[in-house]
Amino acid sequence: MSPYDSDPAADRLVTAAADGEDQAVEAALRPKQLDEFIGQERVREQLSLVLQAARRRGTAPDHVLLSGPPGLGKTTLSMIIAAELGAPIRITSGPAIQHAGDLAAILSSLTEGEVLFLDEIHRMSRPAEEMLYMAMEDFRVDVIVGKGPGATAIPLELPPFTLVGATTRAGLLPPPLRDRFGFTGHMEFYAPAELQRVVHRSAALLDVEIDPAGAAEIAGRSRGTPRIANRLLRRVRDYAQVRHDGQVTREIAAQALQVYEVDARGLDRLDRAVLDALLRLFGGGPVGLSTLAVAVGEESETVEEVAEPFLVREGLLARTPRGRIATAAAWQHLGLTPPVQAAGPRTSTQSALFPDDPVV
Ligand SMILES: Nc1ncnc2c1ncn2[C@@H]1O[C@H](COP(=O)(O)OP(=O)(O)OP(=O)(O)O)[C@@H](O)[C@H]1O
Ligand SMILES: [Mg+2]
Repeated sequence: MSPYDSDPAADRLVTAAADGEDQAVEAALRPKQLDEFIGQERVREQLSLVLQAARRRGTAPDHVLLSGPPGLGKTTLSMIIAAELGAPIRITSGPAIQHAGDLAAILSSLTEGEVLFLDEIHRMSRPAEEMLYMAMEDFRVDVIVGKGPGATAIPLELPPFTLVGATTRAGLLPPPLRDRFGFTGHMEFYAPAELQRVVHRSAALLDVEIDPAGAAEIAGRSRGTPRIANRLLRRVRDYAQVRHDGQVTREIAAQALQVYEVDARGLDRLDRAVLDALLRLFGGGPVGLSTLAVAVGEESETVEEVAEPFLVREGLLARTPRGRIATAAAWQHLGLTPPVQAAGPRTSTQSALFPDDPVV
């Protein structure tokens, strides 16, 4: 199981997965053109060339694969691709296509130049995947009619179309499928300044008055992810409207997100509980995952898949063969002083690096 497939703590304010409210409002906040799309400079430039060239030649562009963590703009970009090409878009997803026949039905109804958006493409069934190879390469599928020795393959010509695949797990795609994409865009986490622009743009669309410092405060807590930035903005808006006059400043944003337990670095209650236990109960580690999980009253999987990825990404926690250890940044972030042994010549990190020595 991956944190992207099913998030055991999906009600968290800082999860990157979309919840019902996100889905309802996201359509309104999505940039509609490439120029409006903030950040991801490299992907944007590369994609812009692919699209412009195709438009000039008057042909459908190569198939496009967009890969990256949830909430960074893959669905948004796929819609932009269709809009920039002036082409209609058909939207489906890997889990929705369980039989090759499901895919054949979709492919055979495409019109010339149409964009087919296949979300979570890594979750398609194997037979559908094999049909897709042929469709992508030759714009043709073989529809199998009947079963057993009497089965016959009826070839079906398809109009040229552009497949846009999106995946949070590019590594899970079989190489033959990956190879059939002419262009792969790797989406990366956003820099704080880029997220600040996202917050500003969304605030304008939602009619929220916000100053630059307020937008920066929200951006800094959004874990590099526009979806989280937009969600935090909505919670800050609530707070500003109920407790104040609706205007968002740095102070109001910080107060609001303190109420929702999202700290200055984007850690929430669970993240902080894990760090807190690691530091206070185990002196910064090393400590085994299951012990750490019991200490915070959570399942090991929750700690490992929900809390740890971000803590590791932020350089607050490290996974070592001997267990979890806290970094110096973790002590600093929680405002704690490392114990004397840990701060001295033999740190907990060194203990982890010299596994033959007894643990202190
Ligand atoms: N570059 C951007 N500029 C402005 N807003 C953005 C940008 N990228 C994403 N967003 C906003 O973030 C939200 C989430 O984006 P999107 O749904 O495209 O993410 P995703 O990568 O498809 O996520 P998932 O993997 O969960 O499907 C959307 O509401 C969109 O408006
Ligand atoms: Mg999406």
